[in-house]
Amino acid sequence: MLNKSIMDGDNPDLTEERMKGAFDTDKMAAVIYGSEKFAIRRREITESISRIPQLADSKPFSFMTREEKISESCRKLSVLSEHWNQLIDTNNEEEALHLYREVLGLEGHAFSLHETMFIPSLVAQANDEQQEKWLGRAKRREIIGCYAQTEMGHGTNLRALETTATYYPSTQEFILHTPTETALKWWPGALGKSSNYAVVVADLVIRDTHYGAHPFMVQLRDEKTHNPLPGITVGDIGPKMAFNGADNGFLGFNQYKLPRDHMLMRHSRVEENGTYTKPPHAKIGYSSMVKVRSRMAMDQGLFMVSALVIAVRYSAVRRQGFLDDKSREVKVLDYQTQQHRLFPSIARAYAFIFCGFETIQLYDQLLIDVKNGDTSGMSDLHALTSGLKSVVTHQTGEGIEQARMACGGHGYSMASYISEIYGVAIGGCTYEGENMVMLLQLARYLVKSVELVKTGKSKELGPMMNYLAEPDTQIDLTSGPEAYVKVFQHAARRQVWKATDKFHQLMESGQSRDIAWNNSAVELTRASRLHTRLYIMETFIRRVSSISDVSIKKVLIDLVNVHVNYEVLDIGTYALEHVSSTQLDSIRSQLYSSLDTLRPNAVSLIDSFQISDMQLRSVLGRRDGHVYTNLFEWAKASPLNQTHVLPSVNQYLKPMMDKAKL
Ligand SMILES: CCCCCCC/C=C/C(=O)SCCNC(=O)CCNC(=O)[C@H](O)C(C)(C)COP(=O)(O)OP(=O)(O)OC[C@H]1O[C@@H](n2cnc3c(N)ncnc32)[C@H](O)[C@@H]1OP(=O)(O)O
Ligand SMILES: Cc1cc2nc3c(=O)[nH]c(=O)nc-3n(C[C@H](O)[C@H](O)[C@H](O)COP(=O)(O)OP(=O)(O)OC[C@H]3O[C@@H](n4cnc5c(N)ncnc54)[C@H](O)[C@@H]3O)c2cc1C
Repeated sequence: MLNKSIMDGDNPDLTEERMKGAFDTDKMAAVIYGSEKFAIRRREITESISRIPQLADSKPFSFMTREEKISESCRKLSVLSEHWNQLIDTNNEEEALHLYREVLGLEGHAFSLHETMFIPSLVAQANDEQQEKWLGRAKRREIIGCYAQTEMGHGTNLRALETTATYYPSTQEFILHTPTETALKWWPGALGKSSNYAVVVADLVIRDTHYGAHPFMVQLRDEKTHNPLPGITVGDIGPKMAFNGADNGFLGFNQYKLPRDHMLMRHSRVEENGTYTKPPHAKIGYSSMVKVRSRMAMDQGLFMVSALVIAVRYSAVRRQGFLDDKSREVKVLDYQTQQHRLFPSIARAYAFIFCGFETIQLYDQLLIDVKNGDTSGMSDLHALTSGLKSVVTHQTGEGIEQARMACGGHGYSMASYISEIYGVAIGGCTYEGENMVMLLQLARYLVKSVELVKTGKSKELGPMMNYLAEPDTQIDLTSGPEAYVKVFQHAARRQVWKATDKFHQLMESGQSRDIAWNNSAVELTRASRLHTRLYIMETFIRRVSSISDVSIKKVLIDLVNVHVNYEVLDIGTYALEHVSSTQLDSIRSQLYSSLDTLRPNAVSLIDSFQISDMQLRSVLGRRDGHVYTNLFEWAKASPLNQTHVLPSVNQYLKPMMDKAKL
């Protein structure tokens, strides 16, 4: 049996799909998750969790209030703490993240920021003595931490953060202070109620000189009572579009004293007498953001996959309308429009995950380089991850919304859980730098690259930038996926140069640099998107070419074909400057035939992600495919259905109707 999800008693329509799969889903999982070893570990962890009954949801998540969600995740975390060492290798970040996803889902929990930003900040920003003091405690979860940077009045513009950390040599202390309402920290995840420590980013002030944003290790709450310490105002910012299992918080300081050695001092230092040593790179303090951005292609790919698992399985079970055979309605997955709605997103999800592996490795390497004093890779990775987080979050949002619509009415029900996945995923368009702003960060790098080419310094171009110096060439679309890469290279190159020229011309016409930049910004963001999409396509093709297993490679080539045809058509207005409309017509035909080719493997392609029902939290997308029975059972569990007559009916509706009868 090639599809390892097949089980007796499942919906026969889904079993039929799984039987059609032409490749081994365990082998595909090994490709998706980077190694056979990790794919096996994932399954083992999932299996071990299923043997701990206290880790099961106490009731369907969609029927819980916010308070119940937070309490439920804390309950499960306390159960997990009893089993931690048996379940995972605690030093393995990927195993820990898998465990969290399985047990706690995606709506956030007390440790969300502890693992993703608090510990990484200590790893990257604390010096050896500070790590000695705090890192072990954090890793053992003796303390819970978060990352408090954004303020009510400023998130994007870090240079305008208002919270101050003023150093006094006489006491060898910093005084943390929130001078205005807008300076309140606002948004940090797990700050509101859970964390007792935070890495706080504040403007360092020494003898009236402002040195800008620096990270500080700050205790917020008493370790015994969990009450806020004197001088600290902290609480929850209220319900959000999604992520309501997380207590995003606010935080204010009233002349709060902090010992000198609580400034994280791996890269910049303040001596006892107040002498300041600047870091080897001005933006090295921003590394925690780069760390999260480097994970986002992977995380977003997995969000999109969750929605696609639901939509593809459901589409294989849902029958509506007729094609050839008028005796039985067809699976909606057989409609070309349905395939066009879902399959390009499957391709993007695979591509994002492959990119994610690359950027995670690049960050890990950068961390080693920086530790050894080499900061030269920082700009390249900042540019790459800024563009990538922006493109993947936007496209993931689009893909999830298509998946929801692909499930018709049931997609709109919380039973599908897709709206929750959507809400969580599109948070990524905003957090870790609003997408437009981050596209403009990449654009700065692209403009500088064109300037290098213009001044004859092409040899100094960073990775992935050589195409900017190359001339346009004839594109032979019959030569395979590489031809589509060429189309993207042509389109990205032209747009990057065009936007740069516009920026330069506006400056030459007398506009200041900032005004000229703003007046070129839409064109610049377009350049960044094209450049990033080129990177995604190249990475996808490169990864697939490296695969040796024949059956896996074959289906992934089918997926690449869907991807390249769809992507080129999607940038049709740019592509038309490099290929003819007749060529675009032929790409369109190839896209339709590639959808057709992929169709038999669609269910196996999404099953390969091996996302458990527990993690998926979707009634519609369950592995067994018994959609209608599961849906009815779920609706019956609604709190509204626990009585025949609601108190509000007796109190308001009945008296109103009775009155109308008089
Ligand atoms: C799975 C679910 C988990 C959910 C977790 C969600 C957790 C969310 C957490 C958060 O959101 S934390 C808060 C995140 N906040 C941000 O991302 C803020 C975004 N803003 C910025 O990063 C910066 O303000 C800015 C936009 C980069 C601008 O910074 P700044 O004003 O200091 O820069 P400039 O002086 O304009 O200089 C730009 C210059 O600096 C280079 N640069 C910027 N950042 C970096 C970096 N990280 N590494 C290397 N270089 C950097 C940039 O390339 C420019 O270079 P030049 O063009 O001048 O050479
Ligand atoms: C779910 C979630 C979790 C979060 N978790 C954390 C956390 O753990 N810790 C933390 O510190 N923060 C956190 N944040 C805050 C987040 O990092 C910020 O909201 C984000 O960086 C955007 O900043 P902003 O809110 O100031 O947006 P703004 O910058 O005010 O954006 C508003 C608009 O202005 C535009 N804009 C702003 N500046 C420019 C510019 N220079 N050029 C062009 N356009 C511009 C933007 O594109 C956007 O359209 C979280 C946010 C969310 C939604």
